[in-house]
Amino acid sequence: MASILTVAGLTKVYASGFQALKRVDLSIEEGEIFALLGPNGAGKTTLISIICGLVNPSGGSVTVAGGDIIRDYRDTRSAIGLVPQELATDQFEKVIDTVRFSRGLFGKRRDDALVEKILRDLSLWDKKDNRIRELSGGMKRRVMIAKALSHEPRLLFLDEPTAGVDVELRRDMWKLIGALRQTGVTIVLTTHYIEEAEEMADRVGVINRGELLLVEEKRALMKKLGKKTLTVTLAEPIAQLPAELAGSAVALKDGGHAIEYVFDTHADRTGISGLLRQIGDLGIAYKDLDTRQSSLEDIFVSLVHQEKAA
Ligand SMILES: Nc1ncnc2c1ncn2[C@@H]1O[C@H](COP(=O)(O)OP(=O)(O)OP(=O)(O)O)[C@@H](O)[C@H]1O
Repeated sequence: MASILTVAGLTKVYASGFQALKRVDLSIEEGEIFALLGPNGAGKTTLISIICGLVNPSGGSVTVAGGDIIRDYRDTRSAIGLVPQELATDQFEKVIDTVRFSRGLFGKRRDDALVEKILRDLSLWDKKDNRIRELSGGMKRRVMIAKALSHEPRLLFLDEPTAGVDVELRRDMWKLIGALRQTGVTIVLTTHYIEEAEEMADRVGVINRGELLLVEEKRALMKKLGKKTLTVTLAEPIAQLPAELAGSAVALKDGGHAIEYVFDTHADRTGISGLLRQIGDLGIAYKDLDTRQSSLEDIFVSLVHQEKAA
């Protein structure tokens, strides 16, 4: 497959002296859904903003649909649709007008059939004459997508499409993004949510503190990320972890009040029953058990740790 986006050695140092991107290399294939995962402040918006020509890069290059984003700005920008995090539209405008207007901004001639198709695909057709401010939050987000699609971009950026959205709407949004892909548009979305990447993406990139830590096929990454932590809260604290339990996945926590065990949710045997049996055999009493999914933060910590160790 051909690349629709190539980012090479991209660096950004803001006027404040803060380095938001550190030599980022990334290639996006035409037709894929790529999820960029990262915590707050990782540099996701900065990266998208540079690609869309909203922020100047400090070094490196970006090519979109074969053109350089600085030299061929008009062509590359019109190949891109951007759905920002924030609602950026006139609240008093009618849905259909704001979508037509967005298309006009790219110098494209009016195309009522296309606008109708976009609004129908996004289940907004019956709201076409409503003013934006009369819509629900989920509908407003869909209007932002309609605007971004109005000039027929080949590459669509969705900056945190489901931030602050309830579970049901999130699922609707995932369905919608899946349907958009069927139309042939390449999609890059940023997210804090692992489930979102898991549900949608073909490939996932993890960014932290301006560094792209890895880019991988989703399946391979999910295997790595599919970890849970079991916390065994002890009835009485212990001074140290008995040698019988010592292993990379077991640790004494909370001043000796808890034993933590990290296990692979995809493995046939998690090792939990064996661990609990061992704890029982050692005469250690426990009063509570709790499991939690590894958070994105845990994953970053372990990724950064691996990076440093390598
Ligand atoms: N104009 C600016 N001047 C100085 N620093 C900035 C500017 N814009 C962003 N930053 C800093 O660059 C870093 C990356 O910000 P960015 O918005 O790209 O992160 P993000 O990954 O999109 O985060 P979030 O998930 O919170 O949206 C942050 O530390 C931010 O404070």
